[in-house]
Amino acid sequence: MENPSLPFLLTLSLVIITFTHKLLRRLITRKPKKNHPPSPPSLPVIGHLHHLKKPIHQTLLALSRVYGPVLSLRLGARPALIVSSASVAEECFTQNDIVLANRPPSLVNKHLGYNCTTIMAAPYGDHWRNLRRIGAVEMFSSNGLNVSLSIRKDEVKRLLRKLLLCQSGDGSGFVRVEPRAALTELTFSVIMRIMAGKRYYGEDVSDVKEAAKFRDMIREILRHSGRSYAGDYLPPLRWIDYDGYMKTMSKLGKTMDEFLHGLIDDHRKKKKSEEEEEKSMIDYLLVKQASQPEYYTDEIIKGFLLHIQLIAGTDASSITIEWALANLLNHPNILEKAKLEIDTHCQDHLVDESDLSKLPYIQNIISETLRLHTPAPLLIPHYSSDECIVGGYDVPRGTIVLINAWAIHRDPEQWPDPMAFKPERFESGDGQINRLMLPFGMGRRACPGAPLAHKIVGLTLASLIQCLEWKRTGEEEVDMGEGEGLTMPKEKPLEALCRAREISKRVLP
Ligand code: HEM
Repeated sequence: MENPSLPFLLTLSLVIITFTHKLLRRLITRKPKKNHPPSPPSLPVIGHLHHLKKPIHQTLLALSRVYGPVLSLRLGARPALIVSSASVAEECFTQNDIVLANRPPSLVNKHLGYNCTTIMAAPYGDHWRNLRRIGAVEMFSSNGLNVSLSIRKDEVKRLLRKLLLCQSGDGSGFVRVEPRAALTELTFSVIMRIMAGKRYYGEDVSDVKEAAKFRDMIREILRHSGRSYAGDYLPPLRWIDYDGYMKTMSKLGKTMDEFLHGLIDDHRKKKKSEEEEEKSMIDYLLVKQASQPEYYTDEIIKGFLLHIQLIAGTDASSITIEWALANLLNHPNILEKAKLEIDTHCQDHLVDESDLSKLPYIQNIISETLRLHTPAPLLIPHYSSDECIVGGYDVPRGTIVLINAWAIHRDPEQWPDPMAFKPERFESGDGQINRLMLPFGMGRRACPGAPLAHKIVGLTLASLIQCLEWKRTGEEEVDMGEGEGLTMPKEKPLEALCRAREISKRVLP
């Protein structure tokens, strides 16, 4: 055989050198393989969207039982991380709190959240911090809560009177009531009076037509805010607007904007001519606007009113009271114990907010209700602004993070006998008190309204127990099925029998 020629040998050595060089470079610079969380099999284009059957928190718990407490999904074009473990949730809100303190952009927040500039929708940053500060100082501080105390007291009395008015004849017989509408009226009226100094529910509203329009609008907003829209995950769907969602949202956004605009204008006009009795958030924000008009634009004020007050502030509180009442009807012994606690501490006066700290059993009933019937089962979606590590897994930037608080609150490893309604588990000394409770979330993005919510729920529930006798409509237990909405209501509105207690005649003027 002939010896290979020199050019051939040179070419071969060049090829070998180039290949070895490339290989070495790749080995040296190769990024370590990412450690992604487990994930169920997915379909092309839609990813795991087909898995998301309602109620989503239950479906996600079922998936995490198969794939583990930290799992990843692909929702159309968007990556998502689902967390159903207390320790990993805690890690999200401690080590990763800043990187996860964002909200995923969504069409509902574009149309009903002033292009994601409201407190609930804004990304983590100076603007969001400023909105939180206004809320913390003006509404949820001890001073802010004291200013609105008379509103809460008045609204609770109105609720009691309404229920007592339904009583038959001498009030000795039980009457059937469905308290949901009255509880919604209470929470909306508290919030609207804090916000605008005005009631939109009840017989004594100043403008019946405007009030009806407001209620319709709110119903629609709550219905759409709670809906997840496929176009958020599959962008091409937005171009064709196959179900008219974009059109509906844009129309609703306009109606709501007009309403809020009118509200602000009314306050502007009134302020020039007369001194108002109840100082409202709008007054406060208009004062701010006068000194910093470039920041406190009408848009920012409207967004603040809408999200902090109307959307975030109302539903969850009334839903919690209804769930608590339903649980008490199913556990008459717990109801008796609660009544005894209130009667012992408030013998000659209607329960007041200052009594709440002396009513630990009532507080435990509320905690147990929030544990078992978490009003926001998946909190509000968080969003990663950068790569991070959660539960040992790599999470890419731009991932939607859903914390399944509902599942965490029912984890048998954390809560013995998790499905049972046992307020006693919150008694100090029981040990369970230290378990992670997330009904209001945790970390920077946690609910700023929790102090107000505790007061509304505590005062209302305690007053209902003090002034009325409650029992079920029959032998059968109250159905505890979960419904759908922006927050998680009871599927069937609670029906109950109630009658005035003797004490109501003494304490309710
Ligand atoms: C029982 C009643 C309530 C419950 C269970 C509740 C629960 C929650 C939860 C779970 C979040 C999301 C936390 C997260 O993203 O991790 C939240 C956010 C929020 N809540 Fe509440 N909430 C209640 C009442 C209220 C009230 C009365 C107000 C105000 C009047 C309010 C205002 C807000 C606001 C503005 C946010 C958004 C915070 C942000 O994104 O920075 N909430 N709430």
